[in-house]
Amino acid sequence: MFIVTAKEMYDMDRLAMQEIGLDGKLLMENAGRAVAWKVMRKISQTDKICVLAGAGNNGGDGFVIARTLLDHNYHVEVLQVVPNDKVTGDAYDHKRIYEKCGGQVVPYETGSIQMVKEADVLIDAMIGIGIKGEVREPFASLISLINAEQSYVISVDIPSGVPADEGGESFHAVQADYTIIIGAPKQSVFLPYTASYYGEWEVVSIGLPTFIFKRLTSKGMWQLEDVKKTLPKRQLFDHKGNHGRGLIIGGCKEMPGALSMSVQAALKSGAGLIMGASSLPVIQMIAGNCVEATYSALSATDGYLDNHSEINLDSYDAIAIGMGLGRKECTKDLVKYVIEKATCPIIIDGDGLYHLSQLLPQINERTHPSVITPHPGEMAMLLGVSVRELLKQPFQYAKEFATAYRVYVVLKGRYTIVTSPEGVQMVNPTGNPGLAKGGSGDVLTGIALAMVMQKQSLLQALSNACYIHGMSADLLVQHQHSEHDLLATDVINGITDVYRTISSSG
Ligand SMILES: NC(=O)C1=CN([C@@H]2O[C@H](COP(=O)(O)OP(=O)(O)OC[C@H]3O[C@@H](n4cnc5c(N)ncnc54)[C@H](OP(=O)(O)O)[C@@H]3O)[C@@H](O)[C@H]2O)[C@H](O)CC1
Ligand SMILES: [K+]
Repeated sequence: MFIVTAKEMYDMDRLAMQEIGLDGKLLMENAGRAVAWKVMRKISQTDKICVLAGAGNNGGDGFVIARTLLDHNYHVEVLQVVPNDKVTGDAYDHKRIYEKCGGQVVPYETGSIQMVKEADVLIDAMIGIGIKGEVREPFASLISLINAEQSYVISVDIPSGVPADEGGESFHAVQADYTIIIGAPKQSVFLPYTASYYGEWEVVSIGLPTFIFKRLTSKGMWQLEDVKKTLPKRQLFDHKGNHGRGLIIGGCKEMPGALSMSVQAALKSGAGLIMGASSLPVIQMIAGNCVEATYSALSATDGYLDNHSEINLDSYDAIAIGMGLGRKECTKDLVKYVIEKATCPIIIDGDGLYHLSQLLPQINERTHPSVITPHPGEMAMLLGVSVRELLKQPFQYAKEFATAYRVYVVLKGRYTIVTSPEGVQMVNPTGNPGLAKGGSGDVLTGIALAMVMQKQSLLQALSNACYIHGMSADLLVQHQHSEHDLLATDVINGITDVYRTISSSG
């Protein structure tokens, strides 16, 4: 599924109209009817429905929705929030068709507030992706009124007032219960400041051909069907070497568990062979947790790894470094060594990212792929901006970093964004607040290593890793766990259920 900015959506419309002859009125008809069918699934024929229509094409969709509902014997009226002369073009044409089919349009005036108060269902077709600046009157007051009422609120394309793109932080907007998105989700669906306004959401197709999306956007949402198509398969005559050899370097005296979780997660997700490298005390502490792995004991000073010359980086399909490594100068040397010498894909996480801020020229020099898996705090540190600033524009910042340093960036969050060095971005939809806990990142890195080792495109491998990680947490919370008690080790065990679910769902 593609993700778009407002500009990309307008460019697609233009292309559809000018190059292939899908005109605006037809797209509006497709949009309105597709939305109406979704609406009918949610409401009952006895509900009193009020469609709030603005002047633009979002309002135009509202007239098509109202006409379709009327035709199916729903009790519907349109409250037109703007004067008649503001409704023009395709929206005007659809308003006329609605009226000719017997539809009622009530002009906005103070008395029509009653209409809003009496409605069981409010359909918000006031403003869509065409919003500019802060909402003006009477929209601002209406939004306050809608948000104060108990009625069920369905927004068309986007809750009125919410910006389509990233960058906004404060706005006055409709709080929808359900949003039916037209054509493709906009960036704001996935952003911390805007996501919650959408409520439950769904996307409807309006007949724009796929090649138009492919031509104009390089952002998408990774879905179960993508996982099924791209996940490494196990063949009858496979041996462990077919599923990759991976090296995981991490752990220090205060954080032995980080390495343990990455090792376990990598093997559980399908890695052929995993070598864990750490100090002897760390290995002695964790080896019993995962007897299937092999371990390499490295020298340490005061509990921190201190000698990179002992590590053999050859003959691995991928290497992960940084989980629980510690932030000492000697551990920085280790990260530098791996960045400079590894001739396979590397994944840098945890304390490795802390050191990376001083190793950016070295990462730029690499001729083999590099992956970083920062949470927003680590990403902000690497970019030299505040977390707040980063979270306003995570798509933009992740892309800037990925393209500047030619790395794959896995920016972790409720909707993790995977960005390739070419700037292609994939959003992961799975996961829940149960993952906001120590150890989650170590598990993700282990899964990512297993995927990267198994010869897929790296963007696919990393998107699959995020999907599996989040899906494990989702299945666990649906069944035996809650978002409160979920532990990172539960998420490792939950990978079993993820694979069983994926393979049984055809
Ligand atoms: N391919 C598609 O995605 C299709 C989408 N459709 C729908 O069209 C809208 C986008 O339509 P557009 O006409 O470009 O814009 P909107 O309807 O979202 O908004 C324009 C109107 O809103 C007013 N406006 C703008 N900013 C404000 C504000 N801050 N306060 C109050 N009012 C505002 C604006 O008024 P002006 O006086 O400024 O002109 C316009 O009246 C998309 O979201 C989909 O719903 C198509 O139907 C099918 C194809
Ligand atoms: K809207």
